[in-house]
Amino acid sequence: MSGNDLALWEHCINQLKAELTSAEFNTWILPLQARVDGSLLRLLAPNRFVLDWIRKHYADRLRELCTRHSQGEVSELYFEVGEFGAEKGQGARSKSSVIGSDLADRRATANLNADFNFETFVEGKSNQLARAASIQIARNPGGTYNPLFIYGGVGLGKTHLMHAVGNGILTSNPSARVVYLHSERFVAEMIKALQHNRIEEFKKTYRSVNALLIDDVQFFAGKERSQEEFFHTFNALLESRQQIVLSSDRFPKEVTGLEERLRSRFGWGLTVAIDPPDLETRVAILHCKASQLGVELPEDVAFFVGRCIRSNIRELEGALRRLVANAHFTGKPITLEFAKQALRDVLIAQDRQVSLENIQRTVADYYKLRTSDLLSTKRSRSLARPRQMAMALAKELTKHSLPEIGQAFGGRDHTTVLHATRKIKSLRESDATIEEDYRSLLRMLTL
Ligand SMILES: Nc1ncnc2c1ncn2[C@@H]1O[C@H](COP(=O)(O)OP(=O)(O)OP(=O)(O)O)[C@@H](O)[C@H]1O
Repeated sequence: MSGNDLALWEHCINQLKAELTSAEFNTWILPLQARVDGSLLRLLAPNRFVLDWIRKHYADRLRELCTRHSQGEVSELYFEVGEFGAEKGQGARSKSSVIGSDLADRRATANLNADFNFETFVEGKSNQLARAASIQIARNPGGTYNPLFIYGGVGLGKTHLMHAVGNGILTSNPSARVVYLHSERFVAEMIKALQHNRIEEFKKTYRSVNALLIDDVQFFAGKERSQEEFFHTFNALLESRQQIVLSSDRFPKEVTGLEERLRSRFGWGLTVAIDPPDLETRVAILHCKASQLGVELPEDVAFFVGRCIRSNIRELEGALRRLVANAHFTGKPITLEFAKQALRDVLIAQDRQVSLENIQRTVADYYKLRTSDLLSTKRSRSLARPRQMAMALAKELTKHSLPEIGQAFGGRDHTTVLHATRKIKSLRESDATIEEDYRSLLRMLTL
């Protein structure tokens, strides 16, 4: 199944979950396995009874959802009794256990949150590679990218993506053994196993999974016994071509307090960064989260909130929840004025974070210049580009107007600032170095 196929089935499941009672959903929809073959959605039911019921009651709705979501590409359904895992010889589950189990149970066992899937993950420049790699892995676990190492600042979607990988693997192969775990929990479980003389069982458990997803591996720092155990688990899984996905707040080589052999292994597969999202992505995420909350967010409010909260999606979400709760409480509509009022303390805190002086200093340091050079009237290219970069960042990261920014950059005109932001925007698309510089600076200023 490709990432799109996964997304298609996830979409159908999520939609039906909203439409059916949980008993109906758990009984009829969850036991199904799906796969897309060309324009055909193949659905496997665990037995004839479920199959007949699905055909009679849900086939039309499923076809409709598929057709709409795939924009007509997948428009036919095919039903049969069976199990994909069994076909591939992977999941030797008996039929009775198939009937008794469902995807929700499997997700719970794997510690996966069903809401963190690829459908609810908004794509942007800042997460494009990480998302693409994750989709690839969900489609082909244990394949080329092993381990996948996702790194990035706090609240930028690492955990969401890891869950999406786990959910994706389970959706296409419900018999896969997937485990998501925070590294601290791995440590705690190992200690408990040691205390209760069950370390052999612990080893066996983790070394027999098909996908192990460990979040925030920087917390392994300084915990030598856990690192040792994890090292062996890691090797065993890699040798048997099972998938490992790791996350951290920094690049593998920069995770301090880890043994060198572990650090270097973390970088063996594919390492991908998630950067702070740009304004457009923040706005798209806000719309996505708002629709999950059943709220329509006016465009000007989405842009306003997106401009205010720049570096952390968890905070962006928090602000949105607060807005929605406030509106609910007071019975008022969510207008721009309302949002300004409701979020005023968040704004004050954010304003304090990135000042124009801070941007100027950071950009000057980055390009090894003096701040006074950025503010001077000198127009050499070696100064003009960093100056434009600083202005563009000032526009992105502060709420100052164009004239105010111009003023702060040696009394320049607002059209100069406008030109700078446009220039940097187009250069970011055509020049990889500028894009890299911009992202690095954004990270430095917002983390
Ligand atoms: N691209 C995205 N689209 C939609 N939601 C997102 C996206 N990125 C992050 N989020 C949301 O932001 C919140 C925080 O994300 P997440 O917990 O995955 O961050 P994290 O990088 O793991 O943070 P931490 O370093 O604190 O563990 C979650 O609710 C997640 O759904």
